[in-house]
Amino acid sequence: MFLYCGIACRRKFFWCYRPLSTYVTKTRYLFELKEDDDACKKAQQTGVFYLFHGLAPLLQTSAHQYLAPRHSLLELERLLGKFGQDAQRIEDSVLIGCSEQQEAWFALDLGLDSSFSISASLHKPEMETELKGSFIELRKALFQLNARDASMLSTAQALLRWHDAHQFCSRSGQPTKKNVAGSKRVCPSNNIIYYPQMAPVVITLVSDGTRCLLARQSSFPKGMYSALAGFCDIGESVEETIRREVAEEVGLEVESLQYYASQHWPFPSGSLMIACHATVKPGQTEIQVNLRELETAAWFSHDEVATALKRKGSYTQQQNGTFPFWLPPKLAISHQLIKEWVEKQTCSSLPA
Ligand SMILES: NC(=O)C1=CN([C@@H]2O[C@H](COP(=O)(O)OP(=O)(O)OC[C@H]3O[C@@H](n4cnc5c(N)ncnc54)[C@H](OP(=O)(O)O)[C@@H]3O)[C@@H](O)[C@H]2O)C=CC1
Ligand SMILES: [Mg+2]
Repeated sequence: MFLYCGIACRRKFFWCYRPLSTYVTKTRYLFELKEDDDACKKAQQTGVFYLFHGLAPLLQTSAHQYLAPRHSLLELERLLGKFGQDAQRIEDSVLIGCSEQQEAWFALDLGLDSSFSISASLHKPEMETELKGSFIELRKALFQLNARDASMLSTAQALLRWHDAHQFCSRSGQPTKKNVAGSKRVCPSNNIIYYPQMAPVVITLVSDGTRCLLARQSSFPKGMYSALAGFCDIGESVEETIRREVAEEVGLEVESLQYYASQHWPFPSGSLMIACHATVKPGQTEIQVNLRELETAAWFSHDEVATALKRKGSYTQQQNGTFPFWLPPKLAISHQLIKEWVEKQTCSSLPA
């Protein structure tokens, strides 16, 4: 793409003569839409909308997958008109991204309370029939979405939830007003700006050199184990959270740790999962499970984990009454973290 920095030429720190890559152009465009309400309103004219109802995304079934349908502004206005709603409701929508061709993507929840509508919640079954889809809880649908839709709908849900929960200023009690993109809310009485928040969570795969430690919470599906996870406490670094969580949950001391990757996670209400590998001190591998946090935890060998990675999620009880040992699905960062550990172990065991 041979665009120059024209879109942001008013900002002198962006000025340059080098052609911008498609990625940089797209990023600068999104930045502009967040900063400039008029530009964002204009982008709605040519943009597309993903619909939600009570934070459940509108989905259509295709083969064994869910697809997230998109609607133009015109289609959305027609739909709202059909259900006796004011088109002003579109002002509740939030910007969630854009294509490389600068088609802006928005999300709108038709089931949450709105200042633009007397009866906020549009009738769900009628709307599903009209839209030829169903509003399905993200928790149920996430693993049957392609990676792009999963990521976009997770972002959209977290942002819509945040706006729904921050309608009022916590200082003045007055209603807050969102900017068009939904990247912030402002209290008109004192100009306090509220920005969307997410909770940092560490997810740690502890190893003793040959085995890795996996755990279960009682709320997990039967048979599923995962790496240790925990919310960062205020004032903590990622390293401190990892050390504390491992000590709290399984009674072990971390000797070293290594950052792996991160992932936005929509549950419980928008978290930033920070995934790391950790090792424990040699000879100090005796697990003491904190039963207030975990149902159980255990060391697993490379072969056990490698076999479980190939197994698809299954709740089917075996004849002996137990459930097969399986791991979180591919989309979850815990799966990728465990997979990387298996691959590293495999490489290190190969003859030189
Ligand atoms: N993407 C992935 O691969 C994985 C993601 N996860 C996610 O990580 C999250 C954290 O793991 P988990 O082991 O439950 O965490 P913790 O070990 O920190 O325990 C959860 C408890 O911490 C308390 N808590 C502290 N701060 C928060 C906060 N900001 N939001 C909610 N609860 C808080 C709550 O206690 P109380 O209810 O008593 O107040 C909650 O029940 C999970 O919610 C899960 O969605 C977990 C594993 C894999
Ligand atoms: Mg935990």
